[in-house]
Amino acid sequence: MQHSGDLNSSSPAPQAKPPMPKVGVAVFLLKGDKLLLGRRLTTIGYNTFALPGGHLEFGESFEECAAREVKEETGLDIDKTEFLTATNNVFSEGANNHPLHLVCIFMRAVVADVNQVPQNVEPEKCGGWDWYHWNDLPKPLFKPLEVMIQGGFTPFPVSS
Ligand SMILES: Nc1nc2c([nH]c(=O)n2[C@H]2C[C@H](O)[C@@H](COP(=O)(O)OP(=O)(O)OP(=O)(O)O)O2)c(=O)[nH]1
Ligand SMILES: [Mg+2]
Repeated sequence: MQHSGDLNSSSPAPQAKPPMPKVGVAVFLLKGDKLLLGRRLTTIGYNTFALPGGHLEFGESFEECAAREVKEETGLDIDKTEFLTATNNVFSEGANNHPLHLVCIFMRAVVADVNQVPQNVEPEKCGGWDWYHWNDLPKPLFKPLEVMIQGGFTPFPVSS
C-alpha cells in the first residue's frame, strides 16, 4: 500500500533545544605580583580588561583547556596550573541578544618561560595583552572579574 503525504505528519513539530549553561575557563596568569590582562573586543564585556580564557571543549580537563586557550590567545606556554574557584553567572547580553548562562572555572598558572612575551594572536578578539600590578589594575575590568576582586578574591598563594 502506498503512503501519501508526510509519514511523520502526526509527530509533534521538532522543538528548539532549550538553552544550556556553558563552561568557561579563565586563567590568572601570574608573574610576581602582576597578572596578564587583555582588553576584550567581543560582545560580552566589550572594551573591558579580562583574563585569557575560553570555553571548555568536549573531553578536556580544566588544565588542558587553560593551556590551550592561553596558547591560542597569547602564544604563551603555561606551567603549575591549579584550580582556584568557580563562578556561576547569567549574562543578559550574549551572542545574538540571547542570555548566556556561564559556569566559569578560574585557574592559576605561571609562564613556563619567563622570557616569553605575550603576543596578540587574536587581534579581532583582543586589544592586546599586558602585565598589570595587582595593586594597579586597569579600568574597566570585565564585570565578573571586578565583582570577584571587589569581593576580596585574590589569585595569589597565601604566604605562610
Ligand atoms: N576570558 C575570560 N573569560 C571570563 C572571565 N571571567 C569570566 O566569567 N569569563 C567567562 C565569560 C566568558 O564568556 C567565558 C569564556 O571566555 P571568552 O568569552 O574569552 O571565550 P572565547 O571566545 O575566548 O572562547 P571560545 O568560544 O573561542 O572557546 O568565560 C575573564 O576574566 N576572562
Ligand atoms: Mg577568550
